[in-house]
Amino acid sequence: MPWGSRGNHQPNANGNDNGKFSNANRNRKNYSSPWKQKIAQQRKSLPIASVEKRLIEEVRKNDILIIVGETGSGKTTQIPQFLFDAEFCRDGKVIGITQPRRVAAVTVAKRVADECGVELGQKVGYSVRFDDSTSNSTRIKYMTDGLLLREALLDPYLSKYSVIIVDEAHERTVHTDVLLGLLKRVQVARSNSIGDGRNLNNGNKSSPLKLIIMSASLDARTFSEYFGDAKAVHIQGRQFPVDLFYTRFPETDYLDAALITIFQVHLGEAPGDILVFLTGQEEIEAVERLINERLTKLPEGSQKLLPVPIFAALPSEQQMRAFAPAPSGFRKVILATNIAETSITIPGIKYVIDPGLVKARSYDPGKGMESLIVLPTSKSQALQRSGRAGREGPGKCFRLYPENEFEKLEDSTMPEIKRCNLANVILQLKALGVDDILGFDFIEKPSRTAIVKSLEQLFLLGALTDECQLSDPVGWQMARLPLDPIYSKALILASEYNCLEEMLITVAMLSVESIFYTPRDKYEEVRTATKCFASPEGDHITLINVYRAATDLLEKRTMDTNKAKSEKVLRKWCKENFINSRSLRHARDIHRQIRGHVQQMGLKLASCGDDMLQFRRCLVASFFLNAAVKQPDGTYRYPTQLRNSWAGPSGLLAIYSLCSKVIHTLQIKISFCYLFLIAFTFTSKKKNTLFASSHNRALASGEVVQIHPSSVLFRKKPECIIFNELIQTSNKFVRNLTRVDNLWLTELAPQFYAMQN
Ligand SMILES: Nc1ncnc2c1ncn2[C@@H]1O[C@H](COP(=O)(O)OP(=O)(O)OP(=O)(O)O)[C@@H](O)[C@H]1O
Repeated sequence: MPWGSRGNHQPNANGNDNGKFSNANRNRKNYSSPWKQKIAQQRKSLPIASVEKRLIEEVRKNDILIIVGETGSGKTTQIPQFLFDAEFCRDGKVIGITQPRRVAAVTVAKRVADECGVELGQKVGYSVRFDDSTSNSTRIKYMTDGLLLREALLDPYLSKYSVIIVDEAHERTVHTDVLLGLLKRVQVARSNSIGDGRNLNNGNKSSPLKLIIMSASLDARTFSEYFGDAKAVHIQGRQFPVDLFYTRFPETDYLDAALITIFQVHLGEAPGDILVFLTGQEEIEAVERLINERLTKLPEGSQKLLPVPIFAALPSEQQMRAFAPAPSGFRKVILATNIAETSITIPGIKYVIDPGLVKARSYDPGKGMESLIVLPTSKSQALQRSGRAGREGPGKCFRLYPENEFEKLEDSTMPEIKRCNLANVILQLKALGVDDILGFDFIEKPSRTAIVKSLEQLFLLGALTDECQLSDPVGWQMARLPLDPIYSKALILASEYNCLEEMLITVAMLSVESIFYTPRDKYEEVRTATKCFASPEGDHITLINVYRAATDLLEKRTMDTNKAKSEKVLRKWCKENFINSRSLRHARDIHRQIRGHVQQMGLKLASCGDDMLQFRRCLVASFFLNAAVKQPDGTYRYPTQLRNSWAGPSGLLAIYSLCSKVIHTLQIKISFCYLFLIAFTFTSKKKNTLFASSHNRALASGEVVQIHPSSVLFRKKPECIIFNELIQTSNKFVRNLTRVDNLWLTELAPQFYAMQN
């Protein structure tokens, strides 16, 4: 591969003059063993070590501080320790650090516990969805931003925290953005409660909440303005240089370019592991196979190369394999999605290969359509990726595009909140007591259409009342479940339809990337191999059949006390049946977790056995927004909800939300409720005419879609279907579908498919 190179040697901060810890560090454990001394030495050499005192002063002086510092300078691991040493955890208070990703929260917490010489879960811990490693003595707590949002449901003042650090804020995940708005409110509420001399929840004493917003690639000005001209500090210097290399010409096949580069590094560069950024599970698994194939062609005696995948859908213990040292004699090549892009240090990584692409969510609110698309990364993402090298020594980053392409990249990624369905966010905000969603202080407001469409969706799902409040119990139950609202509703309904066991399996199987492994152009082979699971009713029941077959197989093997042996049998069975064993294992894990949730909520856990009629009806009642009807030309159409966003419930909700803000201040809420009800009656009638009063007509005016070739209903082409996934390649395809009776739409979802009177 032709490489142009541009050295990017940045000042090495090893030579920083200070290198001394502040007085507070004298109380630390005595680093006696060589390992502890090494860690202490490493900490001292971090660029951030020289500014500890100044940073602490700034935190004392400012309630909100924005910190920007190079990747690897020590922000995530060191600042919480500095704050602890400076007694920000007096009175049992906790320092909370949020991360956009769980893998970062877990691995950084482990590292910091090591650095402090304590057991994980004691002074230092982490908490992520379904996995809590904290105790009453935890004072430095790493967690996902989503988890802190959930904590706010139980403790609106976040009263146990003295400092909250929002790390990697540049990622602008939807959770980060909502959290920022929420933290602003909490900070004001905490200050007011001090003024009033009140105590917070749980009898905790009122104290101000300090906020720190951090990243290596942050647009400090945007954040500073959002927080009322908050102070921003920049930490100079990085630990080790990373040389950047670009291709001379654009690559037509980036996967092939990545493969060639992997082997060029493996065969030509000094020891050190490789980290490659790819766009998703399927791509990672394809590259893993290709590496293994090419390895067989290398001359005997060549150095060994071990591919290790890491992506979000991989069970945590498998993700952790990426962090384990390569076996002796091997070089490790980690194949990662952007899960490994920020915050983490993967020991051993010296080389980064970055094709410059990322799979991102995209949402068309007009059509109510959410999809995943592959996009070029932003400059800030490219910087984060190269920053995964140069953390333990000098590194190299190979960008698989020419340098002038880099200049054309956007500076930062478009905030997720502007490109996703907001139903979940709104549900969470409502549960947090935020009534006026359109008036919520977002750092960047999502579009009015997106908010209104999501309100409309929640309204149709029965999560919101006519007054735009969370409905009791459905809306509150939905807010409690850590799932997409549409899936939460499906579980709640399934308990009424006596098929919760089946729906739990369905939701778990739909939550993982792809259960069937379908090599390109091998659909027929897969179809033959998977015939024994295929249900004439569609993919949902097929997925249930696969899950149950795997469970039966494992139950038979429980006679075998040897877990590894039964795992091996399952893997073999998966391979023979073109089933992705990783996805299946992940689905089993999710199933176990959400089953626990619904049990706690007291939902009725019943099975409909082999009578799948109830289950299919429940699918309609739950996923009615995703119905499609066959057209004479064999394509399908599905409704894009109300096309005119100022008519029907969406318009109503928009008007309600807008007016409620004004009216709220005028304190004439009661009469407004009446106004709302009258308007609702009016628009309900209008809805009938808008849909031409027949579901078929509504569907006929919607989007054109086709059944994906991987579906068991690809050839059968039933009249009416319910689907769960819409993907856009050359055409728009629907995946994961079930045949339903089109009369069920009006019967089971009259709120959407209104019949003409
Ligand atoms: N698990 C680990 N193993 C070895 N060294 C580590 C580990 N975690 C952190 N380090 C060391 O600590 C340094 C600082 O890491 P830290 O995550 O605090 O940096 P950061 O400034 O937050 O980086 P980023 O902006 O990339 O998140 C790393 O560059 C590395 O040298």
